[in-house]
Amino acid sequence: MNREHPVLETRDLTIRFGGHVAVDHVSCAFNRGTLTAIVGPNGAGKTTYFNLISGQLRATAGKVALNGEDITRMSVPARTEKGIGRAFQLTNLFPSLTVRENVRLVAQAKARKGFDLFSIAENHVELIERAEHVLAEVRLLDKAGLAVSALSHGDQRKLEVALMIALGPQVLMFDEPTAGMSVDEVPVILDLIRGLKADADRTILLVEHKMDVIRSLADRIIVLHNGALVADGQPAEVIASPIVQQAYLGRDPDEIESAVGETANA
Ligand SMILES: Nc1ncnc2c1ncn2[C@@H]1O[C@H](COP(=O)(O)OP(=O)(O)OP(=O)(O)O)[C@@H](O)[C@H]1O
Repeated sequence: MNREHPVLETRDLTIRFGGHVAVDHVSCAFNRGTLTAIVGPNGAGKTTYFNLISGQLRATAGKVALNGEDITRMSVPARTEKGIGRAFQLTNLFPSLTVRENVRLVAQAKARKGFDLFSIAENHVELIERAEHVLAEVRLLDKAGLAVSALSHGDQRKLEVALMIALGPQVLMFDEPTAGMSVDEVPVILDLIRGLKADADRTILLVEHKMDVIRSLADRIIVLHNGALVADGQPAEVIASPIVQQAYLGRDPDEIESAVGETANA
C-alpha cells in the first residue's frame, strides 16, 4: 500500500450548470507515480472534472487539494505554478519560431518565477539544456530546429506535451491525447506517455475512450457516470465490473465485449 499523502485530491467536488449537476460530489485521491484513467460515457463529466482540477472552472462545492494545500479558489496560472500541468491544443505557440525556441521560452518563463534575477544569467545554459532534455523526452530533438508551422499534427501534439513538461508539473493531465490522431501517430503518443510515466515523481491523469490505450497505460481506472464516481480500481476488475458494462452499454458494446474478453483471457 502507498502510505504517502496523495499528491492530488478532490473532496466532494461538485459543479452545477443551472439545474444540471455535471460533477457530483467526486472524492478521489491520486498518488505520486501513478497513472489513472478516467472513463465514462459521453457527457459523464470527465472534461468538467479536469476543468475543475486545472482551474478552467470553479467548483460550486467541494475541494481540490495539491500536496494537502487547498487550491480550489486559485486561478489557472496559480495552479500551474503550484504543479498542475495540462496538455492543451495550443494556439498560442509562436509558429515562426523554432520548436527549440518555443520550449526555451516556456522554460525561461518558469525560471523567472523560480529564481531571483541575479541567477537568471547563470541559469541560461541550464535553460538551454533543460529545453534539450524536454525535447529529447518527447522525442522531438531531431525537429528542434524546425519552425513550429512545419510540424505534422502528431509532432505538434508532442510539442504541446513538451511545453507542459517544461513547466515542471507534478500532475500531468491528458484529455483524449489520441483524439484526431492517425493510426500511425497513436502508438507514438502512447510511447510518449509511457515514457513520462517512468518518472516516479509524476502523477498522470488521462481521460480516454479507447480501451486498448487505457489497458496499456493505466494503473487504475475511475469511472464517472452522470457526474458521479461509480467505480474505482485496477483496470481488469473495473473493466469487467457490471457498472462499467452498464455505463458503456448503448455507447459501444462491442468495445466492452472485447475488453472484457481480453481481460478474462489475460
Ligand atoms: N460550461 C457548461 N455549461 C453548461 N453545461 C455544461 C458546461 N460544460 C459541460 N456541461 C455539461 O456537463 C456535462 C458533462 O460534460 P463533459 O464535457 O464534462 O462530459 P465528458 O464526460 O467529458 O464527455 P465527452 O466524453 O463527450 O467529452 C454535459 O451534460 C455537458 O453538456
